[in-house]
Amino acid sequence: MYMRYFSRLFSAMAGPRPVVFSGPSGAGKSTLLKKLIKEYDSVFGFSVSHTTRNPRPGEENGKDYHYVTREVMQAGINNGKFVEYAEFSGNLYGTSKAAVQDVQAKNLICLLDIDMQGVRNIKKTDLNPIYISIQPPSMAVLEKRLRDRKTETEESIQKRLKTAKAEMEFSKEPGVFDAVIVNDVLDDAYDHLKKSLLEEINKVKKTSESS
Ligand SMILES: Nc1ncnc2c1ncn2[C@@H]1O[C@H](COP(=O)(O)OP(=O)(O)OP(=O)(O)O)[C@@H](O)[C@H]1O
Ligand SMILES: Nc1nc2c(ncn2[C@@H]2O[C@H](COP(=O)(O)O)[C@@H](O)[C@H]2O)c(=O)[nH]1
Repeated sequence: MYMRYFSRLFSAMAGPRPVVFSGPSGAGKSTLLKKLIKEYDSVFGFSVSHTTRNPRPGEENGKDYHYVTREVMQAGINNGKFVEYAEFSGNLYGTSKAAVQDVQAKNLICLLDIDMQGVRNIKKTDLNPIYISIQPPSMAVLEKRLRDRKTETEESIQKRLKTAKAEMEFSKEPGVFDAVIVNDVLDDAYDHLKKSLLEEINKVKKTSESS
């Protein structure tokens, strides 16, 4: 009982509650998350994950992801460096403890972009985030967005669409997500997102004003 009390106290001291974004690949998680950081750069910080996938054109090492080999990633996993990790579409992805701590040390709300396996695993930790599911309006729209993004091979698109069905079902499980946002019209989805996080945004703003 005392252990649980102290670990909760410690996570409260570590800074504001993180926010987990999850949902099918192509639903618009990064798009919404980047808008949030752009509008509130003194409130939110991004948890930079590690991945074994190759960078896409325009992506930057250390900003979008830490791009590593499977050997390096596996060694980090074995050494307990990750809060969570998962295999997704043939590659490893993971949130390092350092990635979360870097953001929390700045007293910012830490934003995590993770798949449904990551959500299940984060739920076993003391992180205590707010869980937001970003969903596409339909499978057809999702497929179009993935194709139009022009970042995936046909094989990768097929793998992502197959996983998307499970991610869409997962969002309907009671009690998993604090908010489920359908990203149809971007501005509407963004407004919904901001409303869902308003209380936390105001808390951080108040803290930074008084310090
Ligand atoms: N509301 C929207 N309307 C139209 N296009 C959108 C909308 N939201 C995002 N997009 C576009 O859809 C594509 C997928 O969005 P994004 O990359 O943000 O998805 P994601 O969920 O982060 O995907 P992944 O999990 O693969 O990283 C992008 O090209 C983006 O510009
Ligand atoms: N469990 C984790 N999932 C992650 C992490 N970082 C990203 N992701 C998820 O992977 C897919 C694919 O991402 P992409 O950039 O290759 O399109 C997407 O659903 C992300 O949410 C992580 O650290 N852990």
